[in-house]
Amino acid sequence: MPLREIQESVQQIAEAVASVLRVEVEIADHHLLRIAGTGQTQPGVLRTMAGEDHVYRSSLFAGQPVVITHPGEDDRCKPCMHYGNCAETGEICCPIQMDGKNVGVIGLLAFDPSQRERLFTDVDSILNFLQKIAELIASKLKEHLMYVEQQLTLEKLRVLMDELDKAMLIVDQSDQIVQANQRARQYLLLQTLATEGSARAKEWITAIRKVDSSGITPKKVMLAVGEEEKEFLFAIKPIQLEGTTREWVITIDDVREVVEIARQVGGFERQDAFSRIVGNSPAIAQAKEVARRVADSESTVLLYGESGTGKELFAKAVHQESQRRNLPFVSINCAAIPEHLLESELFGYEDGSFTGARRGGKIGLLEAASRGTIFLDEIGDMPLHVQGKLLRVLQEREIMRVGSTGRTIPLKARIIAATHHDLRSRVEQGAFRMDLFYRLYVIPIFLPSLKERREDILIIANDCLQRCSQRLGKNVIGFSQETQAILFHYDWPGNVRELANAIEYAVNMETSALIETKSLPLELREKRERVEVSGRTSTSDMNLPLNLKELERAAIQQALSQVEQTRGRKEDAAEWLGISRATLFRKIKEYGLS
Ligand SMILES: Nc1ncnc2c1ncn2[C@@H]1O[C@H](COP(=O)(O)OP(=O)(O)OP(=O)(O)O)[C@@H](O)[C@H]1O
Repeated sequence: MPLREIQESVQQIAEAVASVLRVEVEIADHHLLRIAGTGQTQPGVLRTMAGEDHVYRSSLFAGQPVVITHPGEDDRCKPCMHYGNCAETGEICCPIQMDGKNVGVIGLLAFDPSQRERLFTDVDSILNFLQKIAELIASKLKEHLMYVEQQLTLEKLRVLMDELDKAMLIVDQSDQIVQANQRARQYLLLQTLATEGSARAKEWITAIRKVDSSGITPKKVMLAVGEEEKEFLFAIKPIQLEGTTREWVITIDDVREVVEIARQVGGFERQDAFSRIVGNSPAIAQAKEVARRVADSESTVLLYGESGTGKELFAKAVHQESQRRNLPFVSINCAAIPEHLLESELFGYEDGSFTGARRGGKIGLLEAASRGTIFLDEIGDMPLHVQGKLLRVLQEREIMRVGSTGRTIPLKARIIAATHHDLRSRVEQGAFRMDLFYRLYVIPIFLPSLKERREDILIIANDCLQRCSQRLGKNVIGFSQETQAILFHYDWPGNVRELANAIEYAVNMETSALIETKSLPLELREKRERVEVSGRTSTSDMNLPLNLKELERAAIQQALSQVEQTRGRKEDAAEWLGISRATLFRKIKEYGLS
């Protein structure tokens, strides 16, 4: 069968040999199907030679040439249907061998005296020549089979690539896409290979190469797909041959799909980001409510609050609950970056814009946030000249890199700003631009300090305790009553951050199930000791009226939430609190707790 696959080439060879030797040529495959023929044998091409194939059969069987000087008379011709009546005047044939296997036979035939003479004048030379032609045919066949094999491998590769649920691209040395699987074509909206050479595709590869060389992991890149910018995770691997990289395989996953799959496989629903913000005080409940409502909006959010009140936590929750959740959340602390660097950090810079600038320029954080969220922390401390630039960016919704001669980049990110300053008074002092203030003051959210919402202290403390205990592998489950009183009345200048640190310290120190006062950090204990030395009760030194009811309500609430989190019974809460079950239920009713 294989010889038949190169029938045209075999016929051409037969004709070439016939015209050189001026005898007729016949070539058959290993089933003795005539593949090529010249002169009188040509009409029989692609027909079986059954009945007249005996000489070829014996050559094929023995793997040796056969020379018949008197066809029709030779004993070896006896079984042939033309025996005694053969039109041929002579015949020389030899097997065609490929990798030690007989794949066919080539015969030279004479039908008249002159052809006979040419055939038998120098039989050795003719046989030698015939063998060379047989080798040529075998090498043609081998080449063809290798080509088929290669095509098959490519086809298998294509089918495999298309079956993958990852997008896969193969790019060459000049960053042209030479192959793209079905998924890649879907993601990148490629219809045909023609578009794969387009400028857009080149942009993608450039973006991928840039991120790849940055060494940052995971490798994430924003690629423009149609009208949309999508975030992808990618891996790039070289294809090497003889020590040289010839091409690269780039595999790409749509971040949103990865997250979705992880969620499905994990069998969990996405947790509401606001549930991480602990606290039941009216101020926090209202802040959460406002933040939740505006999460999916484009509007700028301005978070007010002292250090450690949860401004960044809120900003992240807003981002997480928006459609931008799988896009970047980029945070910059405007007070922490030296003034001369802040501008280029925010807006980026063009190549060679100042001495020491990185070659190729640098992307700014506003640009890096892409369609995600940019969190401008401590915006009240932004230098005035940067405020002016930021205002322009917010008004025009266009970013201009430092040193740019007019090229602008669209601002697509959502802005969330935060400050611990009273921005209005900063405006009055001339330290903050009024026009920028009003650009930012769209959705203000106030986060009160912990001492202004003491009812949250024990709830947050308890939440920190659960997490910390679990993380550190400790079995600390609550606070002694005296500890609760100290936590409750301490002023927490560092707010939730300080509270969380104090609890982590205490969990590390504590050896029993409840955190005792001796395990608290020094500054909390000192407060208590000062109080005791001055002869007052431990909770009365905070310049707060001693409100026992408030303290009792908080203690009960804390015990109840502890029970809820540990899936325990209300009876356990009564036990922790050192009161009877009936008293607990009466107090729950009295304080309106559930
Ligand atoms: N209501 C809360 N519930 C749980 N954790 C909180 C809460 N508020 C703050 N935290 C935690 O306290 C720490 C400080 O919060 P965050 O960084 O958001 O405060 P911030 O106001 O941005 O502080 P800064 O202005 O100093 O940057 C974080 O670990 C945060 O997770």
